[in-house]
Amino acid sequence: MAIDVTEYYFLFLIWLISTVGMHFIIKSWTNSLNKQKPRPPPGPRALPIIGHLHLLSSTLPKSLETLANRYGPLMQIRMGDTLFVIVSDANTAEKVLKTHDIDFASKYEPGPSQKLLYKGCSFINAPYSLYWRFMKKICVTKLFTSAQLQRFTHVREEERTKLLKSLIERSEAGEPCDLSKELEALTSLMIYRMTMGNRSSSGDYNYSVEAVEMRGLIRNIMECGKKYAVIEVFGPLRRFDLFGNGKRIETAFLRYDQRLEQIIHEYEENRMNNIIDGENEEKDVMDILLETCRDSSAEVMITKSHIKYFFMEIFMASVDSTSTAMQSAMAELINRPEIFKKLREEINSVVGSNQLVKESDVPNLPYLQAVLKETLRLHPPGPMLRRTATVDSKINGYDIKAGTKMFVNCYAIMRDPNVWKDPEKFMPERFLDCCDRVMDFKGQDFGYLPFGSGRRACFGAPHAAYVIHATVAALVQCFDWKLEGGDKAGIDIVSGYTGAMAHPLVCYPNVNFEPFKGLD
Ligand code: HEM
Repeated sequence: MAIDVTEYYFLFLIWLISTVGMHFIIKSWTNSLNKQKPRPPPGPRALPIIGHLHLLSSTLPKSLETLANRYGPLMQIRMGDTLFVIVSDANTAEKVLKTHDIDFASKYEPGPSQKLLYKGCSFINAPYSLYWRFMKKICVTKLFTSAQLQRFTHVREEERTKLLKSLIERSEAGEPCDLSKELEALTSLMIYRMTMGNRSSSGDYNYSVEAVEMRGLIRNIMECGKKYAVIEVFGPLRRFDLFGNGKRIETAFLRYDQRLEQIIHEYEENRMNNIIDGENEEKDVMDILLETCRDSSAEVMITKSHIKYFFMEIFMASVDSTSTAMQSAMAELINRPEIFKKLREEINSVVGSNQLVKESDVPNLPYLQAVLKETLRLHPPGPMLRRTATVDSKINGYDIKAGTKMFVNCYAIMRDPNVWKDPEKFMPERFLDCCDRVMDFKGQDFGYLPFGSGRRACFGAPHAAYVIHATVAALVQCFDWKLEGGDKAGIDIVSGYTGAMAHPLVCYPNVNFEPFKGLD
């Protein structure tokens, strides 16, 4: 039977339409499959309620490093009801902190402060918002500029001198000292005087006592916060405040708030009395922030609550980190007499054996700088950088959803055997021989991140650098150190996600050089 040509056309048309139709159906089906199935980073199997908590030891950076060795440099871990993506190598850190910096420039509140007095006032945990940008601008252009840091050189020197004198007295009395506590008190005093020390005009003002009081108030909040955070990882329990830590932290905040209210009142009174009003006066951080608060033309209106919380956060960010860095450096130096000796020889050859080392000597002391860089590599006081993804993005081929909480594990990165030779060894020399890498405190080398990197990097690094170099140098120059009860100082870190040292550094100072003899 002959087929009509028109029938061929008809059959061809049906074939064409069905082929094109099928093509579109298959394409949209695969597209929808792809859309429905994002590729999350790998991670271990999670248990109900606790997630992966059973796989984590009390020192978070270490146990996340162990897990990353198995699951890779980008993995996901669930702590209680919260999912975290963990970054554990330099290449991936560069993608998060540099290539996609703006997409990860937000941070998250770790917890307790969410329900408290200063809700929405955080700077350190703020999202990448107008407020954060405004405050960051003030920090880098007014509060912590190099001119401002120079202006407070005498304050740091005075406090360092007081510490050295008290250690000389201990040496003469043959008494031990808890160097951890001494260094914490020193950093508190320095930061207190620089931020809110401009009230000496009130006569009965004693900043040493006040700094200790302020430290106590803030430490109390931190202690309550830690306990509260333990409960907090178990999402639903958060509401019940089972152990009363929520209430305790509220009281601690209230006490801090009352004290800050008094201090602000004193500043305002001083201003009204025209005691501190000259343009040439040494303005501290509080003076500048109160000025900003009064400025009705400011881009962002900051309130007293912002100011109060900002001070608390600056104390929290600066005191423990700076004192831990010095404590770790001293522990390593006491444990390694050959490095201690080499450092003292450098100081003596550059500064002379009859003058106290000063901040201005530090640029001429490369071995001292290498000792502190190596200390911060092995013992970073802030080992885990926090970030939040603000948009959906792809890192290493994995999908990261907007809102995901991230940790960059600098502890693991700075011990990565692919980047560091003999990573567990304390070898300051490695920083003298590495001419091809820029390993400073600015976070330009993603294998070396003690102060973080990108928009949210630490702007306190220059202040910290002044404090830690000159203080450690002076402690090495002026004293020999003998540990109480043992030859080796413990350098383990505490539980949690900070790099604070677990053991106090109790030791006997023995005077090697007395810089103040005949000066009093
Ligand atoms: C040895 C001492 C210090 C160390 C190791 C240290 C380390 C760090 C690290 C790792 C971060 C997170 C950076 C990031 O996420 O990329 C940070 C943030 C911060 N640090 Fe420091 N810090 C030190 C001292 C200081 C000091 C002295 C101050 C204040 C004067 C300070 C103020 C801050 C602030 C305000 C932030 C939050 C910045 C933001 O979120 O935008 N830090 N620090």
